[in-house]
Amino acid sequence: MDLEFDDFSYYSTRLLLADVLDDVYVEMAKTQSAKSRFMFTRDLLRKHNMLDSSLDTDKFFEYEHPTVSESYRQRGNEFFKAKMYDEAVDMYTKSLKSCKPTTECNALAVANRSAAHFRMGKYDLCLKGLRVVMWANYPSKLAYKLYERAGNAERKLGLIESAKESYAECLTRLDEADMSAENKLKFRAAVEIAATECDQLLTYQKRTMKTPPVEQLVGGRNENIPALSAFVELKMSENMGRGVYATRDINPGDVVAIDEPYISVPFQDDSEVCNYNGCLKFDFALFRCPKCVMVYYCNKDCMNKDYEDGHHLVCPIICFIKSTPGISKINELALKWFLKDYLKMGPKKYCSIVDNFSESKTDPITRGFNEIGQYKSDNFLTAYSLDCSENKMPTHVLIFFNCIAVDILHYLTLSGFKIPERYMGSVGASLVRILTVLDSNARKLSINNPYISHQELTFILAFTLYPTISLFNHSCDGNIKRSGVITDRIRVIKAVQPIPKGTQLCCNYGIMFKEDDKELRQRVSNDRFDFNCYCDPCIKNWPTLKFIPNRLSTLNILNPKMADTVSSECEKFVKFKMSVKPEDLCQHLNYLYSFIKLLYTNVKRPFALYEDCLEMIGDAHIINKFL
Ligand SMILES: C[S@@+](CC[C@H](N)C(=O)[O-])C[C@H]1O[C@@H](n2cnc3c(N)ncnc32)[C@H](O)[C@@H]1O
Repeated sequence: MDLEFDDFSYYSTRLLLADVLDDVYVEMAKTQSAKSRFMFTRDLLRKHNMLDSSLDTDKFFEYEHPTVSESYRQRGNEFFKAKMYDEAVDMYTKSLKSCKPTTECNALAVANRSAAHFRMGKYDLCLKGLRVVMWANYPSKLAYKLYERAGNAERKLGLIESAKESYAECLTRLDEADMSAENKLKFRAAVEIAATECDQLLTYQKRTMKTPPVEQLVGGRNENIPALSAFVELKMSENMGRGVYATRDINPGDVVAIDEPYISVPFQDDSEVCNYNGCLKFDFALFRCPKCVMVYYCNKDCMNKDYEDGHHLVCPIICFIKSTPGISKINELALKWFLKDYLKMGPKKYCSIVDNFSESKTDPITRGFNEIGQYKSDNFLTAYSLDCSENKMPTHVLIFFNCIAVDILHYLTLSGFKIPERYMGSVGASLVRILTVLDSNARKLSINNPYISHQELTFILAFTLYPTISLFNHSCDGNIKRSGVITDRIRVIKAVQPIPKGTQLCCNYGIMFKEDDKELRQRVSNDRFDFNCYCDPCIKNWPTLKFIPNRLSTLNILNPKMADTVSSECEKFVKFKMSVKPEDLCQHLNYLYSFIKLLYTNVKRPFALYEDCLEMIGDAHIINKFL
């Protein structure tokens, strides 16, 4: 675990210099409760002046004088007039970089650059720039121009619905424009024509549009765990703790879970993902929060909802949270989660819930279930009680997490947010737990995060916590896997192998038997996830891909009566594999399902063609719109 945090020594070095580190270890090991550990850490950091005394944001940014920015912009304007758009873009970029992103100066530079991009035919860059400044400090008498240009760029990009909205906003903003009445009239008429053309295009699009099928859980919703299929139940096993088991035969392609994140945060700072937890829309051009200028939204509605969830309190301290040690995105996510629930419940209720939660006293099978016996992904306690390594953490890691929680709450307090002192221990301890739950289930268990994939490279779009999907244990040979659009926040999990009644449903946490031998897999599952893997391939020590049989023989055929049929189907499959294009796989899913079912009952695993078919099914379930 130490290796994952390269700034681990941020706190310990200072405690070492103060010659108290050894005592801290002893004290921390002695403290009995999470609350007292947090309060002890807070006193410690205060005593040794390790907490910032004010919110000095200037330390994060250095800007030249606004007049420098303005002179770059003027030069950009000259290049623009001379139709030297590359040079104009360079000047505008210099202009916007030399002033604070919240200023009018910055907004003007970004907007002018977008005009140059439009002339260059770079409509995506044009729109991206426009949306960044649309809610910012841009002069209102010029706003109509922004919206007209946005509408034009959106039309060029085929975003007709958005173009229509932009034109409508342009017409509203026209009243504020500094323009003669006659010019206004002409301008209005031109924009109205453009808006009417959008209407016509939209009518045509609606007529010809195909709606994708809505995925349904096999057997309907589970009564107790609504994000799971009715064909599964929770059961305990000696080696894996709680797990999900089939109560009926489940077929490849069946939907076994449809889950939504309890909490999420875009992964990249200037990312193209909406910051509102209920949206997470992936888009190349989003609107920027005008206050912190560090998070993005797809529309005003998402911004308002995110503010209600607590972003207004994150805004003033976001730079500080981003620079706290550890995994800064997890720290940001933890703060987001804490604020969402603390604001919703109020301090008294929040603290009473976290105080009453005790992992050791709860029946492990019903951990996270509510009073009426339901396990729901949108419930605070469900997410809060997820499996995590809080109780197994070595002392130095515990100190580290407590220090981070102290820092986060300290910044919140510095910004004026009041947490009554009597609640501080409970709040602090809850934040440490939130940090550990997120670290285990949103960061390390990253297989379900939305991502984009381009030319063999994968980029995570957001850290997401899926409480129901977190119930699935790992197998180095997973029989279920995510499906659908890879950028989506809603996670649909489908069976990729036959799962007979009584069998456990397991996903793969990213450690596959085909790729690594048992020894390595055990090491990774221990180091990364803190458990010894007890899946079938580990128990039976399955060989890796290189050593897997790829021919049928008396050794691997389970049912000799079926040998001829299986053999001829295998020959067909080999031919199919050589001729099919990866992008066409989804049209052959029924064939792949029937082939894997045939092998499942008749051939001993592992078997190369089975593994190939399994991989094809997994790939065919995935929709990557950005290939
Ligand atoms: C995301 S949780 C899965 C649900 C969990 N078993 C529960 O009780 O809620 C991950 C934890 O489950 C256990 N686990 C998952 N897969 C396992 C495996 N293949 N072998 C042993 N333990 C496993 C480990 O304790 C791991 O930390």
